[in-house]
Amino acid sequence: TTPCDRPAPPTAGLSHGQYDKWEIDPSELVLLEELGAGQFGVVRRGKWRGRIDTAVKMMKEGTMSEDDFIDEAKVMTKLQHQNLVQLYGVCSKHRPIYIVTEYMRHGSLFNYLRRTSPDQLGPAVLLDMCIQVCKGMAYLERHNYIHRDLAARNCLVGDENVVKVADFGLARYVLDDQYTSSGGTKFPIKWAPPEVLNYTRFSSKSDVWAFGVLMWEVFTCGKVPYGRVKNSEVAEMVQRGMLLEKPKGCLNEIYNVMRLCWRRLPEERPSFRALKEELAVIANSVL
Ligand SMILES: CN1CCN(C(=O)c2ccc(Nc3nc(-c4cccc(NC(=O)c5ccc(C(C)(C)C)cc5)c4)cn4ccnc34)cc2)CC1
Repeated sequence: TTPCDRPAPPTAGLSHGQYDKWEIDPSELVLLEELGAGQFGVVRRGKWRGRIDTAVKMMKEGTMSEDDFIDEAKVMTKLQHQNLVQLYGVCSKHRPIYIVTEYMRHGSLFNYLRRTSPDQLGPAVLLDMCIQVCKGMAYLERHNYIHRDLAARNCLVGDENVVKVADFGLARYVLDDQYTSSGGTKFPIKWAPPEVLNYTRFSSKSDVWAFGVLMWEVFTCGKVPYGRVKNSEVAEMVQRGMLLEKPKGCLNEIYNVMRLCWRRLPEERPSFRALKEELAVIANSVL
């Protein structure tokens, strides 16, 4: 039950007996146009209870460990922050299962950066986008929740350049070992620090490394890190201490923050909490 002093989470009121709070009744969901396809299959826009815009991931069979995910969904629905894409719930009484989240109208940050003209994305806007991602990640860090695949492709854009972090923690349930093992073709090598490349040791500090790469993606308006260099070569370069170059037109103060995120030792990287303060100082002073 929801204590009356706390605003009921969007998933509240679902307990009509046959449904748990994080379970969504598919009869209350109308599926609309396709938004794209990802690691798990098709994603469509949906209307929940006639009025709530949602994004519905329809999980292709065999792509994720469903029971483990459904267990975790309870925890994920409790993670609520203005810079996290809210998980409303799951439809798990049928196959494929649906993951239902809030809808973000402008799609992934990666595509938004590449398709929006540079004059609309001045340094102040770009820095604000990084600060929003940092706030969402600082919330996850406070809740000891590791993302494991933070990148511009896994952040989403709403109206007025609102940016939210999506799919936090979902990587743990992917069954495709091309994605899960660091030697696999789909493993996000270009966002991984040395301790993940060598020992797949994920932590909030490995998310911080990925955040540094996300900042580079933002300030290059959606360039691919290390260009067309193959994943195996990037792993080599990162091990040797080679770092991404300063994006054209990027302030030194901002590039220095990226460098802090790419410290070889995880304990030498700042927390998201510290990064949030650092970025706020830059936003207030130089921009
Ligand atoms: C003017 N433009 C026209 C084109 N356009 C769109 O078509 C467009 C508009 C809105 C979109 N919104 C969303 N799109 C998605 C979406 C769409 C396709 C694929 C995916 N992602 C996935 O399927 C996915 C992501 C990550 C992962 C792992 C576990 C590996 C981390 C696995 C699977 C998400 C999720 N959303 C959650 C909230 N809002 C959205 C997506 C696309 C953007 C606007």
